[in-house]
Formats: sequence, C-alpha cells, structure tokens
Amino acid sequence: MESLNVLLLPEPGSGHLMSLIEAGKRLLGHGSAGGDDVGHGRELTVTVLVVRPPTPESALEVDAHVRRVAASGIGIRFHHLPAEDPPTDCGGNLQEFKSRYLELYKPHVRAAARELGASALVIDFFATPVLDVARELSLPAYVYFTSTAGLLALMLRLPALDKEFDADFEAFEGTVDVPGLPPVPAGSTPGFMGRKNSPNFTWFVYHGRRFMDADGIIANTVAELEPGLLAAIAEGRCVPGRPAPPLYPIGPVLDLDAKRDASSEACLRWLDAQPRASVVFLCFGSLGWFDAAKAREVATGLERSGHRFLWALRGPPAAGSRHPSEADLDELLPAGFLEQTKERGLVWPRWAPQKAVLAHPAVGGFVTHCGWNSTLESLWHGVPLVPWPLYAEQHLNAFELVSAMGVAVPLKVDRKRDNFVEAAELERAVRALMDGGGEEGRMAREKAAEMKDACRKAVEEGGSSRVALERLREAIREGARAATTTA
Ligand SMILES: COc1cc(-c2[o+]c3cc(O)cc([O-])c3cc2O[C@@H]2O[C@H](CO)[C@H](O)[C@H](O)[C@H]2O)cc(OC)c1O
Ligand SMILES: O=c1ccn([C@@H]2O[C@H](COP(=O)(O)OP(=O)(O)O)[C@@H](O)[C@H]2O)c(=O)[nH]1
Repeated sequence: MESLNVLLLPEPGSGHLMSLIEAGKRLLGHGSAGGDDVGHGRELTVTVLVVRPPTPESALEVDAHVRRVAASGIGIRFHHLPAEDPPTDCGGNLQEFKSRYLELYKPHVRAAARELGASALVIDFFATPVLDVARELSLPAYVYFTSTAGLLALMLRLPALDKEFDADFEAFEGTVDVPGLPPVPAGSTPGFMGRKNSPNFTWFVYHGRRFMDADGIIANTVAELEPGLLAAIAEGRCVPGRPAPPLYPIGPVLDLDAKRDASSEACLRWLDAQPRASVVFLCFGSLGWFDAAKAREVATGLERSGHRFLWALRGPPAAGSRHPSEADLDELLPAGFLEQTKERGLVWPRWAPQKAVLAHPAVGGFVTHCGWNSTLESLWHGVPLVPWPLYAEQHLNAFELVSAMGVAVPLKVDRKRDNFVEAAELERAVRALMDGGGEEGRMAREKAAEMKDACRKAVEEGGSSRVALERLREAIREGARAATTTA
C-alpha cells in the first residue's frame, strides 16, 4: 500500500515544536491517545519540516529534540528547510516575529511538498500564511492549535472584535464576549491584545481569519475539558454566518514517558519522604523567572501558609538570553528562609522534572504559570491548581481554569505590576487549596479528579480523543483520494 505523507510545519520554539511532533506520533499510532494499534497509522508517513531556529540558544534545544525523536525509531522523519534570515525590524513584538519568520518559508514549504509528494499539511497556528501554498497545490491543510479551545474561540472571534472595539483592550475595564466562556474581563485577555495598533494584535487578527480557510483544526484539548467552547466553535458562534472548519480535539497531546533522571533524583527522593497529597508544587514554565522582590513574597507566603512545598525557582535570564538562569538562592530568598522551612520545604533552583513531580502521590496542588502543557500535565494526574499567569495567553487560561473548568482556586495577580502577587494573597490561595476544610479547595480538588478521569477515558478505545484522531486520519485519507481524483 502506498503511504500518505503528512507534512508537519512547527514553529521553531521548542514548546510548539515538541507539541506538534507529539501530535505526529499520535497520527502514526503512538503515544497515549494514539492507540496501541500501530496498524492504524501504517499507511501514513509523518515528515517534520524543520525551520532553522532563529537563535543559537533555541537551535541547541530544537536540534537536541530532533535528534532524540529521530533516534527513537518511532518513524517520524525530518526534512530541514533551507535557512532564511529572521526579520530584524520587529523590536520586542514576538508574535509578529514568529509569524513573519514562518511566512518567509512559504517557497521552501512549496518545494518540500512537491519533492516529498505531500498528501496533507499540518501547520503551527503562527504559520497561517502557508495555507496559500496548500491551496496552490490543492493539498488539504490543517492548523495545529497548541493551546486551549478558549484561545481558539477568541482568535476566531478576533476579526469581528477588532471591528466592534475602538479602544485598546489594556485601557478597557469591561468584559469581552467569547462564545463558550463566561464574560471575559479585559484584564484576562492575552498580552497580544493590549494595543490594537500593535503588529502583534494585527497578526493575531490575521491568524484568526485564516483559521477559517483550513480544512480542519487539530486542537491539543480534550472534549470533556472544554465542552462549551468546542460546541460554540463547532456551531459557528465565533464567526456567525460561516461554518467553522471541522475540529479534532485529540488531546492531551503530551509526552508522558517521564523518566527519573539522575539530575533530578534528589528532588524526587525528597518527595518520596512526604505524606500523600501534602506538598504544593510551584513551577513557572520554560520562560518564567522571579526577581528578589517577587521571590520574597512567595517565600513569606509559603512560610506563613504552614504547608509543605516544592518550589522550582529560577532567576533572571543572562544578557542576550530569554531563558531563566539557575537561581542564586542567597540573592533571591530572604535571610533565614531556607533554615526556617527546611523540615517541610525544598527550593529547587533549576529546571524541575515537572511531569514526574506532578505524577508523584505526595503532590496535592500546583501553583502554575498556566502554560497549557503544564495545565494538561496537572489535570492528567488530577492535581488542582492555583493560577499565576505570566506571559503569552496565560491570563486567559487562568480565567478559564477558575471560571469555566472549576479546577483552580483563584489568585489575585497584579498585571499592572508585572504580575506581582502579595505574600498574604499567596498564603490565602495555598491554604484554600491545601487545607482540608475549605469549600473552594474541595471543589477544585473534586473537579480536578473528575478531569483526570475524563482525560484518561478520552484516550482509551472509544474515547473522545481516540475517535477524533480516527476522524482526522479518515479525513486525511479522504482528502488524498479527492486530490487524486481531481488531478
Ligand atoms: C500561545 O501564544 C503564544 C505562545 C508563546 C510561546 O512562545 C514560546 C517560545 C519559546 O522559545 C519556547 C516556548 O516554550 C514558548 C512557549 C510559548 O507559549 C506556550 O506555548 C505552549 C505550547 O507549546 C502552550 O500553548 C502554552 O500555553 C503557551 O504559553 C509566545 C507567544 O507570544 C510571544 C504567544 O502569543
Ligand atoms: O522547570 C520546568 C519547567 C517546565 N517544564 C516543562 O515545560 C513545559 C512547559 O510548557 P507550557 O505549555 O506549560 O508552558 P511554556 O513553557 O511553553 O510557556 C511542560 O511540559 C513542563 O512540564 C519542566 O519540565 N520543568
């Protein structure tokens, strides 16, 4: 049987790239939602089109990941596209930068699709200009959405919101209507929405419009986690008058084969010695870091909460880097804090083995930056959350976790003071989540346990994500048949 070659075009930031590669594994029949029956994927080949990462730092991360996957024998192929020079006039506008950089690769994607005999294209959501290439070549094209259905609904609605709103969202005190969510306070909208005349906002409006041109949207979510939002999108309530592309919620798309490696063994051994569900874990994603002023509030809040904690604390990036540094604890923490809390707390000053930590029975709560991968990892293990959003779309995720999913206890984060949280507020939220008696914490724990069951059922035979994945494979086969007939 001739195999159908599905090309994946990830954004070269390691988070988005890893997520799309995981989705590729599922298409091939591997991974938690892929189905154990690899035979399902036998007639599909998956080739990742690798865009040169724009900085040496991200190149190191991406190369290492590509090498690991290539060596794993899982069958994902890699095709390196000729390098383009990244745009140099975007200033700090990262979303504009990502979008324009990927747009430069259109000719290379066209050439690769011809050379590799592509049957379908799956692109990162920052790469929507590439949909033109798919149209030219009559190739079915799918958008892979790494974040929530909440962000997806907002982006689909963005072209209309752009026309309805004159004011900048950062100056607006009211709420924004996102079908499928309770009214969203303007202060919980993603950072790129701040100023309407910013290139970031313009690009997100563009991407939201272009999603409607795709043959389908593959979402890293679970139908049971965001039912109202997925229904609102599917019923065309985000873009009235135009049917939405078919949605494929195939999540959670996570690499769950967390292994205990030697570098993180000490932190996991510390957890081994703690009682069940007694530890609150704090960790803030690949780009989250704290200065001494914020770290002092956290330290005071944790000390006063009286609860056990494991705190992954990282310091400011070194000059020229976007990635946090190993924390200098003498500089960041108040004098005496480590000594006073040594019986019940551990500060881990570097990258933490987050998946293994969340899987550990001693962990009972998670203070998180609300990155969607972190959130899914937490819910996979039924760990309830305290949201402390920092960047990208995380304020919207935080709102959804509290107001729609009910899996989190809210935390007051002062966005106007660079996402500052007062010690007393952190103490309150940690107590609410971890103390046995409170109603707020009980409800979040119950909901998180429900979501754990829902996520696990979704990836079993007959579960919603497995069914969506099979629908996607069938759509890819059908698209290829239709293309052959018209050719
Ligand atoms: C979702 O909108 C935005 C996402 C990002 C963004 O950028 C980024 C860059 C890197 O070099 C490494 C990263 O890990 C990374 C992550 C990231 O956002 C997170 O992506 C996750 C998917 O892998 C997941 O969706 C999380 O919820 C995101 O927070 C940047 C950005 O603007 C700068 C966005 O608007
Ligand atoms: O100290 C850390 C910080 C992050 N992560 C992992 O990095 C990813 C972060 O992805 P997410 O979408 O949550 O946020 P991002 O970092 O992309 O903003 C998740 O898989 C985490 O488990 C980790 O293992 N250790």
